[in-house]
Amino acid sequence: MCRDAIKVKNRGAGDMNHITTLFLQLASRLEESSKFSYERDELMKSWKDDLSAALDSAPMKHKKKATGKKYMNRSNGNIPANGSFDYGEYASDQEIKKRISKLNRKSMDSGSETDDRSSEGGRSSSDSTASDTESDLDFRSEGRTGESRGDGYSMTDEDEREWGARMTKVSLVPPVTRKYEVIDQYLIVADEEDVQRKMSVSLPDDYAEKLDAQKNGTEELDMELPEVKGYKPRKQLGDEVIEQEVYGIDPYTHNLLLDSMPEEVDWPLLKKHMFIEDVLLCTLNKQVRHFTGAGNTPMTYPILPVVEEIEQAAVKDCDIRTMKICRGILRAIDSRPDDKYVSYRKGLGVVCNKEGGFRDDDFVVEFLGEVYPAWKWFEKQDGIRLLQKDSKEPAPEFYNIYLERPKGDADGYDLVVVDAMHKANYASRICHSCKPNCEAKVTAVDGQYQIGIYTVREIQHGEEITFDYNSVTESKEEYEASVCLCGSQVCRGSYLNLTGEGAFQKVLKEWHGLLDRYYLMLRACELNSVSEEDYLDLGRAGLGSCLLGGLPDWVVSYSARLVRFINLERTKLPEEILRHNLEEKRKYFADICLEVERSDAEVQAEGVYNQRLQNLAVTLDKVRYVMRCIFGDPKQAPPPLEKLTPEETVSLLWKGDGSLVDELLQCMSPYMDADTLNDLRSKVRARDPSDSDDIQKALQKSLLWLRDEVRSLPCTYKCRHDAAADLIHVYAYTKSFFRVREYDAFTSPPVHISPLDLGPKCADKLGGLPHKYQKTYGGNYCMGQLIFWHIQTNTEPDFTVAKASKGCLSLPEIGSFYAKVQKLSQQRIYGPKTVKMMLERMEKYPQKPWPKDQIWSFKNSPKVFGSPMLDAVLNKAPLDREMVHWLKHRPTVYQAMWDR
Ligand SMILES: C[S@@+](CC[C@H](N)C(=O)[O-])C[C@H]1O[C@@H](n2cnc3c(N)ncnc32)[C@H](O)[C@@H]1O
Repeated sequence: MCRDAIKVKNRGAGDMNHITTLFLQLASRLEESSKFSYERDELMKSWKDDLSAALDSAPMKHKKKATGKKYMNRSNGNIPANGSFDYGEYASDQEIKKRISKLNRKSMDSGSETDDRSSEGGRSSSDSTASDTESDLDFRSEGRTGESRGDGYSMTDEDEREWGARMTKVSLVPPVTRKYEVIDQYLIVADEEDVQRKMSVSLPDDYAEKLDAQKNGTEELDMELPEVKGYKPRKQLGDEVIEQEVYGIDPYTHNLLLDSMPEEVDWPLLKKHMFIEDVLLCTLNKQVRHFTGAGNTPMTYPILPVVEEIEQAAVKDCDIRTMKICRGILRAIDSRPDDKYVSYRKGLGVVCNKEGGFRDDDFVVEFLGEVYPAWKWFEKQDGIRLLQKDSKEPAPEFYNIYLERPKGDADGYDLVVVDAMHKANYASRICHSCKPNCEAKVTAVDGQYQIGIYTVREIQHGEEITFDYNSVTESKEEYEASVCLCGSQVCRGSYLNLTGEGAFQKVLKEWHGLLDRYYLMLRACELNSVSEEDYLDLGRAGLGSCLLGGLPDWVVSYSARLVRFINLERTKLPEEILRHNLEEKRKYFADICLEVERSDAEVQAEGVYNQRLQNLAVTLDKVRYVMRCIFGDPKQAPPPLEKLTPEETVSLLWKGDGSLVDELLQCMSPYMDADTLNDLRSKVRARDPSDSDDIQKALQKSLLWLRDEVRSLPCTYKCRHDAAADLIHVYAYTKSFFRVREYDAFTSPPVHISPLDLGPKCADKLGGLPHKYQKTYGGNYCMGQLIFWHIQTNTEPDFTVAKASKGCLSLPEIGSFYAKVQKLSQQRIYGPKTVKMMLERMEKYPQKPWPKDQIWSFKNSPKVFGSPMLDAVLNKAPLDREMVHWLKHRPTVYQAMWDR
């Protein structure tokens, strides 16, 4: 579900390292003691406890995900469009798996531990053999779920076996059985016409040829084409499918069961996995069918009666192997009282109820719900966040999904949000699986895009219907709380993926800082027209009339510039991700398959690419709405930034009311005698650069003169002329200033937030009543959102921009250096350290705000901005050396005691 402003947090390498260490310790200890199954069990248990403790402070790991699928949308920021991904650390999973797999081979392939040990031949654990590498590769391809799962789940290697990599938290919060109002078509919540337009299909004229070219592989199309399907009725609820309570097992339990299977049964490991996935989970869900979800449903359900039922059926069918497996598990349950052989409740799910099951590529049901235009959905999320403030409880269940137009549609990409929380059909009950039997995809049916659930393989009677949510969150807490109970062999441990950090942000940070973004915005505002090249680049990214129609030219031009950055990032990111992953891995392991790593990094970078386009689409929808509300026609929205002419710059700095010099003289007045001040005033007037032929040069000369005048005045701790002189110096070297044009602020109509939207605990706190939230958009909202186009969790991006601009984009107020209060404070220090800090920001981190809690103060919403750092970005030149040199070498004229 789209939830609020979840901060981008680091996953804590330390914690991950701890988990990795635990894994490796376990692997080594098990290698040592593989001869004694009992000992192994004990080790498993102790390790499990260790890991559990570690997991309390660290996120679980996961592997990256498929591309090209629909996903449930958990977070409203940084959502990958076509799949989700891991941020690096998953890499060590694979090595751990390899070690454990090796260990398992030893313990399982041979009945004799002596043989096991001698077959190892004293090799060190880091020694590499052909079979090691193969197994490693197999595992990795398995991790690349999109391709490998799509082709029939053929990736299972007999030797691969996952040992309780993740486990359910004891405090797992149960899902609340929500009731929904049944609908049989999409219900549009706002902007009906606009949303209809976004949902309607427009096939390109050459659709048939393109489709052929794609099918024959003669043309590699970058954009997915609409998938046209004929109308098919959905499977009937209560007949072909049923809604019922479903239970599942976590990866730990999956592996516990594997470990409990007797070794003498000559079943390949794959069969053992299949026994759990197909037989055990099916039988389990048949047994729990009678629970109604109305109070009589236990949170856990024992595995014992499930295995007993399977055993009885096997006896009837004379299925000796299944009988043996069941008896082995039953013996283990009996002899290992400390191990928890339980399944956990997932809430209501959907189960195939058709004798004979469903065939492959069969239509199951549309994912119906209320359809929100993106702006409205994010307004609602802002409201939810506001109401949930400080709530530490796990997030409520989520039922929303993005309906994205395929980029290959003639009118291009765009999106709307389908929320099935309140009004829905049974598709909203379908649970997630890391190895699903269905997929959710956008299809074109009768000229309208819809999200359809389609089978990806045959499904048997009694089997639970699942799809991969491919959902992401930016919250570590949410991620950890979402323990996946799909029970599959390839379970990632969480049904959410953690996003938004590490290597994935590297290119953005390096090439697309605040000033870079302002640069793009300034150029777009200056030109206020769309070039042919702009249209071409936008079109190549799949952005067309659907998303861009009706927007002012400067916004379209800015979007084209963003797309160019997104393309640049797409080329640079795979290397960055690869470097990061290799760096992480090399800390622990010697054998790394570069080719596999490279292809992993490419898949991950592709996910980021799609996510960026998605964020751009959401941003454009938000600003279009605001512009529409203010100007009627969004096209009328004027560019928010305008460069000052030299005359205007003179007014800003030298002679206007409220100019820099005007403020300076006012701030100085309490500290100077009237004659000196008047003298200075008349000198300033005499140096007005307005009439000069080269106003800019003359203005700089006047400012530098003023700097020296001010420096020569006597300082006190409250009256820091020396610091004011430094600031005048910096202004003197700033060439371009820009005016910010504010739009009118306005308040949007209310959005309704129900207790269900807030999650159980939060809803209680608010008295279980529905709430209304009305968002107020400030005058600089559009500019703020466009500058922070890649983040959607910012309720007030205008304030974020103002905060982020302090120092780097807007210089401090001159009044900062003249104390208005008597009190001496720590923050009035302006010594060599402060100057060094300032210079460091200017030179090394020009796109970062200046440090907080210093002598500097800044306007909260500056009307004009400009800085030497912005000049450097605009001119693609280094910071003015002369300016820096003077600041570094001018003699100190005053030093307060505390400055030192
Ligand atoms: C879209 S809903 C699915 C229907 C839901 N169980 C119900 O009762 O309405 C998503 C929620 O179901 C539960 N769920 C779905 N798949 C799960 C899984 N693989 N493991 C654990 N819980 C799951 C989680 O509580 C999740 O927030």
